[in-house]
Amino acid sequence: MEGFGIHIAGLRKRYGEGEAVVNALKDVTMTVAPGEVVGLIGPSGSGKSTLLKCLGAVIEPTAGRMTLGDEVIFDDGWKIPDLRALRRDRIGFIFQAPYLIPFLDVTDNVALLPMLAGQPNDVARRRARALLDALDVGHRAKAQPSQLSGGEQQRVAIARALANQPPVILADEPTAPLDSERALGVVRILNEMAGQFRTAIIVVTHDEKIIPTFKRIYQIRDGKTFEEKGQGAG
Ligand SMILES: Nc1ncnc2c1ncn2[C@@H]1O[C@H](COP(=O)(O)OP(=O)(O)OP(=O)(O)O)[C@@H](O)[C@H]1O
Repeated sequence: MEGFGIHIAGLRKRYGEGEAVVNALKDVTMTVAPGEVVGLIGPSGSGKSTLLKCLGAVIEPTAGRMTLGDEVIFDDGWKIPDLRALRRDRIGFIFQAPYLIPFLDVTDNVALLPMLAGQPNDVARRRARALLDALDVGHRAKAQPSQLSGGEQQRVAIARALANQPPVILADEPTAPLDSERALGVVRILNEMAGQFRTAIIVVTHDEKIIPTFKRIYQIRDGKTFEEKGQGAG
């Protein structure tokens, strides 16, 4: 499966034991190409968060296989030793709320992870400014997060997710608090960024405003994935 951004095959996740057992993921198979944005939808309790947590190396799957790029990261057990480095360097997370650090300015919110990963501060800040420019919030680079609108804060959160140029971004309900125009703006940015940085992006969403924008959608029902063609052009 070389060349794919993300490939998941036969993934299973069981929580608990005995009578308390929950088979949250029963058979998940999914592929996202570099540069592609796919939607992941499904009813409450169907396993969406569990899948993102497995892929984000936050919890350990019970069985199956996950590949990032041409590297197998999980095959009935983790295949890479440093999961913290995997999360920090290779996976960007975007959440429903921006979760910016209130006492750092916008630039340092974006530059922090690369700095922690060892990038010189001036290089990390220069790159952060370039990303903020690309996301149309460069003019707010020196502001504190509390001085930004909700849509601006979410764009800063997207810049932060892209700062280490991860091959994978996992977005959990990134547009839920936004109005229609801003929600569609976030999706447009994710598509542009995916194309520009060859990032594979999975967007978990219930948001009816953005579901029609996806070209490909995975439905998850009762722990199993079903691929659907979306209505979207981009
Ligand atoms: N830590 C846990 N221990 C036991 N069961 C869990 C745990 N986390 C989730 N589950 C169960 O696993 C199943 C899938 O949950 P998950 O949170 O992945 O669903 P979801 O699709 O993200 O739901 P929602 O849309 O409501 O957030 C549910 O039945 C849930 O109760």
